[in-house]
Amino acid sequence: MKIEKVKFERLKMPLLSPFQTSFGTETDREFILVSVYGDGLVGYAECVAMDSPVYNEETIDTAWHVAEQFIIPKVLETELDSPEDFSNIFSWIRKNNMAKSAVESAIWDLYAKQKGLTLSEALGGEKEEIEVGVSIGIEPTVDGLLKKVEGFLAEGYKKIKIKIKPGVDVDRVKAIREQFGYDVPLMADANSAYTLADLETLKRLDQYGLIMIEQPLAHDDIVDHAKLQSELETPICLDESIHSLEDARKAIELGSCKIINIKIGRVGGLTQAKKIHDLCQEKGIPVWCGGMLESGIGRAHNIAIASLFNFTIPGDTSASKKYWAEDIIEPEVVLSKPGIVAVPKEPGIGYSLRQDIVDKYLLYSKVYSR
Ligand SMILES: O=C(O)CCC(=O)C1=CC=C[C@@H](O)[C@@H]1C(=O)O
Ligand SMILES: [Mg+2]
Repeated sequence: MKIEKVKFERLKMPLLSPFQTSFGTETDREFILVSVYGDGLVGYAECVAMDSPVYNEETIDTAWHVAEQFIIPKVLETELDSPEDFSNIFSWIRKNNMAKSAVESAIWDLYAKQKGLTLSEALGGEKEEIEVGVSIGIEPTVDGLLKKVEGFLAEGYKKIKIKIKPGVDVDRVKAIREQFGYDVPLMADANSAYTLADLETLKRLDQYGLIMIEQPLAHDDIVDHAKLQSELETPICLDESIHSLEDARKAIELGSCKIINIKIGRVGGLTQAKKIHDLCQEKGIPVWCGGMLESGIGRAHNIAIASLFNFTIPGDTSASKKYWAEDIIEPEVVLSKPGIVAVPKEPGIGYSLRQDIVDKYLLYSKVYSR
């Protein structure tokens, strides 16, 4: 594969409503739209780094810098046999996974298009449709949260994820169970807001039949999570702690989690995401595809990876309209049936880019060529 040109476009899109987690509130999403050109085709991906290093060590600026200085020049001068080559070539770059993932995923899209495959097929996906869930940020009031849950259940979403933090946890889960019962697949994401000192609070969550508690403890921990998992009935799911295949192997061996949330950007791209998926399948650990408030481009990649066999839990892959008044893809991501998103049948990510809408939210761009 010869990459003739790479384009980075920095966009800023307003979220339809603020999204609050234990580490802050997002009112808009800045991200890098990556386009890679070869043989008259274009591959697209999205860099999901945030504008401050609150989720991981990266930011949009660090990702752009690492890609510009160390990734793009090499990609433009190298003949790749396949997208899998990318991981080997750039394994020397420590962390900076979202920078690596943004270029690698775009190369995967280009590769699939050049082969006339859907991205799902190129990755070994098996599903023609995926069950999807929805992630709800921390709402100011319990009533506001219950109204949102009611609306998403009415749309048929197959998993409800709520954000929790100390003081905004048990009451929220209890209220949802009291109003909607115990059949609703409900989970809580703490984004590392707790420590082992909060054990009693976390144990109180055990009585509400959550399908998992996501990332309760430190973002870089697997030891204390193993101690916590031995105290809880509820499965722990790791998100921020899992940056690589090795992290996943160690967390599974230690018993730090019973479920893993795979995010393509967090683990360095689609090749690594697939390897973690395969390891988890071998070890009997179910996985699901997390979200990073992506535009339709990132969302399209999430749909493709979630079509792999062991993505058995609905991911945070909601329809475009949950976040965007208008998305930068055509068609937008929609629910083909209640709680279901169809895996596109067109080559690559299967969605077209709406350059007119990209231009509307464009802050600046740069083209890199041979
Ligand atoms: O993209 C989505 O729909 C889910 C977004 C979401 O829950 C998250 C995005 C980014 C960081 C966190 O806030 C949280 C997560 O940890 O999954
Ligand atoms: Mg999470």
